[in-house]
Amino acid sequence: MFDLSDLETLVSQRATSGDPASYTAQLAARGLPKAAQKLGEEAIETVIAALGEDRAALTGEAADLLYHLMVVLHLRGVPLADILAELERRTRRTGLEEKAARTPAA
Ligand SMILES: N=c1c2ncn([C@@H]3O[C@H](COP(=O)(O)OP(=O)(O)OP(=O)(O)O)[C@@H](O)[C@H]3O)c2ncn1[C@@H]1O[C@H](COP(=O)(O)O)[C@@H](O)[C@H]1O
Repeated sequence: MFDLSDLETLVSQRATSGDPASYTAQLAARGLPKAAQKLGEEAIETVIAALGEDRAALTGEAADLLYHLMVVLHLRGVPLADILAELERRTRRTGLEEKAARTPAA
């Protein structure tokens, strides 16, 4: 089954392909600010879809969001493995414990 690791590999290959038919290559060539802007747009579109009734629309927007996140991570040189390692580290405590650890004591 296709997973985020496969998407990471695909994005990396297409971003450096130089293929004029590649959206990923075009977006990478426009640079990090443009890719980050697209990521923000897709995040907002995902929020809007999440608040609507259309499950297919949310699925599509979430896919756009994950794709654009992969492009930004590629451009910043942050591997998916680092994100997964951070998520694994967080499994050692609850979300509320994590939140408390981030919030300075008043
Ligand atoms: N998963 C995706 C994917 N998700 C979204 N997108 C593109 O992201 C864009 C987002 O749509 P928007 O309307 O917001 O943006 P736009 O107006 O088309 O583009 P901008 O001018 O704003 O940048 C669309 O053009 C989509 O085609 C993707 N493009 C590529 N992939 C994957 O990457 C692979 C390689 O694609 P290429 O790099 O194009 O070969 C594909 O086979 C897919 O697996």
